[in-house]
Amino acid sequence: MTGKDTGPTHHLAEPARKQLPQEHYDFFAGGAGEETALRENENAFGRLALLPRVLRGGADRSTGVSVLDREWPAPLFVSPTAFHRLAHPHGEAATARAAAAAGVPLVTGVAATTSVADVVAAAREQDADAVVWFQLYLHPEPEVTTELVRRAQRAGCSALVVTVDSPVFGRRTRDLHNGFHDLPPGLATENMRNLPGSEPGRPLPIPMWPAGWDDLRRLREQTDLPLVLKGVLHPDDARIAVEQGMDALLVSNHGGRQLDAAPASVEALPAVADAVAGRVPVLMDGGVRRGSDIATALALGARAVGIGRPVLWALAARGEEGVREYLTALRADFDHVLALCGGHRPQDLTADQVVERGTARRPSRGEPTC
Ligand SMILES: Cc1cc2nc3c(=O)[nH]c(=O)nc-3n(C[C@H](O)[C@H](O)[C@H](O)COP(=O)(O)O)c2cc1C
Ligand SMILES: CC(C)CC(=O)C(=O)O
Repeated sequence: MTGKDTGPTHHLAEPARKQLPQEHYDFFAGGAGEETALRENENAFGRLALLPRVLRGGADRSTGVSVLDREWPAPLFVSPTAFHRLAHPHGEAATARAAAAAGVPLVTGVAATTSVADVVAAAREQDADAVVWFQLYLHPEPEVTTELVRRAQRAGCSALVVTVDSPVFGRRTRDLHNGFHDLPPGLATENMRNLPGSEPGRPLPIPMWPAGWDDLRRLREQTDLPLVLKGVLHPDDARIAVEQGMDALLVSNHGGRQLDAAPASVEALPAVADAVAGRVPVLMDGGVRRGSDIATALALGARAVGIGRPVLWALAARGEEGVREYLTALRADFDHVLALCGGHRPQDLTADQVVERGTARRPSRGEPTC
């Protein structure tokens, strides 16, 4: 499964591929199984078209959105991805400075090769108000989770993203083929060091285990930081998550790296948005590559969207500058699409504007019938 990666960010992926050892490129690019979910994330956007509205007047336009009591300049954030120092020696610090400079919030996580304290410091060097969230998996030892939360809070993260789509690790076909299963010497998951139960200096492995709602409840009781549940695809889970006090949901199939049979994130989004019914913000990621993808996701109920691989490509090819330019260009592209759709604000984009290519019909909202 080391097939060619094509698609709308091919021009970014290709320089990154040339820059990186094959097994590292494949780790970033690859998905689980036959990579169906991975491909579908982008393809599903390609099957949707936007119906522009006309003669809506007003030259003023803003792409700003409010997420968890903060004003973001654009409905866009960097999704958590592992091992940025495999992409570039400056790693997550470069990504953090670039995202802050572009006005794009960053989610760093337990699989970062730079500690959360250093990531937040790099972002804040650039912009004292930069938004940084911390992504974690619930740990089977609750005191490990407690310590990770404490570190994120002390570093200055303003929300926690809890990824719950990984009761077991996805079968990443390319990694299995390449025999890639560890970071090279000199690189480590810095956040996993010096935790309860770890050997001095050695990071704990990142656990994939079948956590339950009770584990999440324990975390909810433990912290006042807003909790964002990542990896929700079923509307019933979305309802439970809201009842359990989650502050936001992130609709995601993990970039096609977990359940290969999962739908594209954008296909799962409308039913989750319906189930949540505006009670908390719904975010999404997976396959977002252009301004029109952002507009489509917003019209279907997302407050903001996350970007995974393209940030890694920009980082690998051109470091901090590459990431800043990429995110700035994506923001501008969204603003352009918003204008062409007749919108003045992101919330002007509505579900009636999204139709299926070839049929011009509204896509189904996708609520399971049983
Ligand atoms: C190389 C790589 C590493 C990732 N690592 C994590 C991770 O540590 N935690 C997590 O919740 N999601 C992780 N993801 C999933 C992303 O957060 C996100 O859901 C996905 O990449 C979005 O899809 P996109 O790459 O098509 O934009 C990773 C994705 C990639 C490609
Ligand atoms: C190595 C993992 C902890 C991160 C990753 O690759 C993923 O979550 O997709």
